[in-house]
Amino acid sequence: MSQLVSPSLGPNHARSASAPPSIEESGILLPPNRFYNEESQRISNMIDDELKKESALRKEAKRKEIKVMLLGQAESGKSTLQKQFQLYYASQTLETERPSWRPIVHFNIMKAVRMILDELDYEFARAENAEQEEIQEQDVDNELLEISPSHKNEILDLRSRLLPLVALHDSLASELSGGVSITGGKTGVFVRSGWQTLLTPSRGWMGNVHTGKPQAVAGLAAKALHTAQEDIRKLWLHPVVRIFVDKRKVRLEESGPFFLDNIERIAQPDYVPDIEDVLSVRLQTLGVIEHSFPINLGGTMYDWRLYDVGGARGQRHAWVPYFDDATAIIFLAPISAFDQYLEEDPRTNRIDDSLQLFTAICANQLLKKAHLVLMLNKTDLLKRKLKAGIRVAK
Ligand SMILES: Nc1nc2c(ncn2[C@@H]2O[C@H](COP(=O)(O)OP(=O)(O)OP(=O)(O)O)[C@@H](O)[C@H]2O)c(=O)[nH]1
Ligand SMILES: [Mg+2]
Repeated sequence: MSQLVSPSLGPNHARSASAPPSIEESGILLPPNRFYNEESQRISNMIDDELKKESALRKEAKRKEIKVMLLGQAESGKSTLQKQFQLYYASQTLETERPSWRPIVHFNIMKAVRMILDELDYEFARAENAEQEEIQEQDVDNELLEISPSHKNEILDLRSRLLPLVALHDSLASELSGGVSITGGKTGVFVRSGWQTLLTPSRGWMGNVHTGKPQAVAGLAAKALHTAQEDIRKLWLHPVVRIFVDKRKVRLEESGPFFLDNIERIAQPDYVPDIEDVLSVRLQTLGVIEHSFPINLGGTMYDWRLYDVGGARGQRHAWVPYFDDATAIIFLAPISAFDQYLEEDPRTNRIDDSLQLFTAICANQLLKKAHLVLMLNKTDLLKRKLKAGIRVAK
């Protein structure tokens, strides 16, 4: 009997008793090589076929992927249009997100109340100065409104009762934004991609948008709003505030009047925003947020990737890396903004800014193959302004 030798150890090294025998040693009969060749060829061909199929599928999927960028200045309605796409093509996802919008709706109301009170303060101070200095000449565009002493007292009274609510404004903004702020802009709430999942009811409505941890200020704000609802309603319906709004002395964001009209409903402890509330909310986008929808067009499924971007001037540099493979651009220009100025640069008219931005987008070489859609939106607000006698020429 020949000595047990391991090929790797060499002929002079004995194999240990525990080592398993080789295939040859085990006596198992190996099939002829021809069989191996045929079988391996068959498997190899099968793998090639699979790879070809996969590559074709990938190409097909790529062909059906449509990348759409929503561009335009801040507050032009990009996120609102994205929500409308979501409502149309993936309504269930918007439905489940509804509770996470609650603290943001509360923030929108607090911001509107604060803007009204700030403007009233400013107007009272102007009136006092005018009285002291007996200013005769008035700027026709900024004429001083006469406020009766009783009206002034009513407003001062409401103001002092609303102070606890207003005092929470900045800290709520900071809490909802996770401490993020944008230089040059006013206090706001800024969100990044995926914030909704961090604010779902399972984590508690008052979860932080970035960490999901419970938020103390949002809870306080909800309680303060509930307590102050009657005062907010009185302020909003006060004759002086009505005149201020009509004469456009106080220019609230679009969401303000809508939510103030609905204060009673929104201030309830069990309030959950409905779809109209979600579409009316003003919430600034930070960076670029990708949304994906499967869309069936003429029987073919397309994977629509919608890129919603932050539109403020300091945010626009983040758009460029997405230009290269964009299929289409939807450029939003709010046509009602002819008498408004940028929040981040109060000297620049919003229509001028939109025009400059649109010109730059049209000239960008990276976008030369992309389809371009220009959407003039906020036509309802334009109609309302024209009806109220505001002249475009001015
Ligand atoms: N009345 C009216 N309001 C609109 C329309 N489109 C948008 N809005 C409102 O305008 C506000 C601004 O909308 P957003 O969608 O947040 O603006 P954005 O372009 O995403 O702004 P950034 O994220 O800062 O770049 C929201 O309160 C919307 O409800 C419209 O056609 N009509
Ligand atoms: Mg946005």
